[in-house]
Amino acid sequence: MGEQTKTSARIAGQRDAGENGTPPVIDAAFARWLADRAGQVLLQVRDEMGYADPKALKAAGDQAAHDLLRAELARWRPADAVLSEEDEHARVAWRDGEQTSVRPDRLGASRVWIVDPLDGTREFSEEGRTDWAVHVALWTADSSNPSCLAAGAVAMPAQHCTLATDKPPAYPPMPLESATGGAIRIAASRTRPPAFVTALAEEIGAELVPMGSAGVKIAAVISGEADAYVHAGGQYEWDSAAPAAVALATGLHASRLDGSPLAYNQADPKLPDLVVCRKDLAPRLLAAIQRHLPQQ
Ligand SMILES: Nc1ncnc2c1ncn2[C@@H]1O[C@H](COP(=O)(O)O)[C@@H](OP(=O)(O)O)[C@H]1O
Ligand SMILES: [Mg+2]
Repeated sequence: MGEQTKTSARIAGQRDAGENGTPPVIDAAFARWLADRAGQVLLQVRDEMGYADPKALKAAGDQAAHDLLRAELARWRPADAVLSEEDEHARVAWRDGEQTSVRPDRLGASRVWIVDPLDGTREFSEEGRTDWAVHVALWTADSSNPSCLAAGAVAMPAQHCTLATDKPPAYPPMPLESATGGAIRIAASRTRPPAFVTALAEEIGAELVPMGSAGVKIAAVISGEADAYVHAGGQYEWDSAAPAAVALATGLHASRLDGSPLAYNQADPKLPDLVVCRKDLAPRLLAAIQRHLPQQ
């Protein structure tokens, strides 16, 4: 091999290491890189296993993406805490004075990665469906926004699309059909739309747009494919942290159904309801939601 060829090979090697090995230093770009990596692993799991056993495919996808996220976070952000849907104790609520022996590090940490390795697990296991996502969000104690979300990325690998706070999409989303007189389109779960969302849609003459994955639904609001995502009845921090981070970074409204800020890295990771929509739509939607709120 000549000297010039050796140099070219070395440069190519360095470039590959940069593209495939060493991730970006900036957190938002790192979140995108990480979500994309997990997304590639999920596509590979689908390719290798096929769709004959959906239960096994879901379990393998959850585990493979979780393992990758955990390993890369441990390698590249070793000082940070992590909350992942697939952690053994992820759904446990932690109260002061109780369960102190296993109180998670994240409650005293200043930086916590909140990740959903595979959101829209059911859709992932169905051939041809593209409405599933990888969520990677960074919560920081000193963040200036009320949700304390410093970065976020939502990879939708089967749609070849990743939204992240490093390059927030343009605001307002297009097209603005509802702003120009068309019916409001509310993204809702395709398999379990909350009853109150159906009643709300009827009252305001909205159309329900069924799709899987909280991340994909919020991405639809970000892109303008839907005008709002309204959810109640149960969810966890990892279902919304990353897409809410991107929505807030683009300038959209994202809050609890009572209008209060979405709060993350809480002792109890349940975050059962939320609304994401354009700012101009928020007052009307929040007022209608109050009339239909499920009894607590
Ligand atoms: N009532 C509920 N309780 C708990 N989680 C819920 C829920 N409704 C929706 N979710 C979660 O929100 C995500 C989107 O759901 P959907 O596609 O039905 O809108 C799914 O995440 P996972 O796929 O990560 O489990 C689902 O588990
Ligand atoms: Mg989820």
